[in-house]
Amino acid sequence: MSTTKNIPAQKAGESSVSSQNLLEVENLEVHFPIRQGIVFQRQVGAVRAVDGISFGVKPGESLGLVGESGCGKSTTGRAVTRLLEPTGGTVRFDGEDITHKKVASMRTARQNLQMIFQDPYSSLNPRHTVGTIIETPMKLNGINPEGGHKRRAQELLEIVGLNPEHYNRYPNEFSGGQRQRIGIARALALKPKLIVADEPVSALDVSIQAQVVNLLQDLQREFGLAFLFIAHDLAVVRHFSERVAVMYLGKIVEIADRETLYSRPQHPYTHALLSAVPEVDPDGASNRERIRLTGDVPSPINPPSGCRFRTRCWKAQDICASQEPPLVQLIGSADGHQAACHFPEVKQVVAAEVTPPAPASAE
Ligand SMILES: Nc1ncnc2c1ncn2[C@@H]1O[C@H](COP(=O)(O)OP(=O)(O)OP(=O)(O)O)[C@@H](O)[C@H]1O
Repeated sequence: MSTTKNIPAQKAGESSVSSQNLLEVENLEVHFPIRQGIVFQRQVGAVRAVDGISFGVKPGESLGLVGESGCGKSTTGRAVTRLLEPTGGTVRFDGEDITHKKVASMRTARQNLQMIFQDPYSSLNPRHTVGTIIETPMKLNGINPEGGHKRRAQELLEIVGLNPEHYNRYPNEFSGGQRQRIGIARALALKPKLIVADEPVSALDVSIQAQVVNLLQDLQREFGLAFLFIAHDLAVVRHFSERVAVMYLGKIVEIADRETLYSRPQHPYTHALLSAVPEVDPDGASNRERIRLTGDVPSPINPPSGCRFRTRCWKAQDICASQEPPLVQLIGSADGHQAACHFPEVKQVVAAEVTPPAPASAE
């Protein structure tokens, strides 16, 4: 029997969306049309990359968005920052509905909502100096800092742990970690309130990842920045984000504060993901049963009926194929802990201790 609380008026993710949020996303959809035909380019289907998700991010908070490759994390990040046009739903930032705003008419939101990209090699223009890269957003947005653009760019280089003397150098003169710092300096140039960080460390060497995560954490504390932190690595998200949302095939299947999610996950998919996180146990013993998911993630063009995870779920029953489980708070669960499952997990798992990355100096 399903243990979901009977909250009829509650929409998916509703309790995560409140008026105190800096970013509010409701029923967001991004469908990429599939066209056929040389002349008429008829639409014959759609990739339902993001298919009705809701969440909120409060000022100064970091919300982690995790899930396997292809589940729609990057598309969510791009739709939120308006690099992509949403197909449905709403995106509100700082009280303003920016869902379908033209870039030119959302200057304030653009300044306050910045993005850091995964690939520090392709996200910086190789023909521009570091100084130009950092100054350009300020100039485009008519920001004239005290002391001039150059001084501010050099200050920003220092803030992200780079040598201000490197102002005239080109991206190819920097390592991956240093380039990611340049991308972070560029994002900070407009003094944003929220940064969407799309896999900001996954392209970096493991030894460098901790340095960049620590830098982002310092910046979050110092400037009160909010983050939507997209990653497939649950250990990194646990270290960085106070709340975590788990995505599967275009849907959020579970959302909770990090302690709850990592110690008492309710969705079988979250369980499976967590079971793959290596434990650091003083005895060297593993308390966690490894769950191996079988089969591939189904196609987002034609997702399974009902619960999308049912084709890989060891608990699936008939109802899972006929009824989509709503994302709701379950009986006895912590406030704000929501899961979309007809047969949620109840047992507590021994949470993996993830050692915080050691403080490290810039490369
Ligand atoms: N422009 C596009 N046109 C068609 N399909 C797309 C487009 N961009 C993304 N997709 C598809 O949408 C789905 C979600 O992709 P997305 O990149 O958001 O996933 P992700 O969770 O960020 O994965 P990854 O970590 O591998 O980047 C995938 O099936 C992807 O192939």
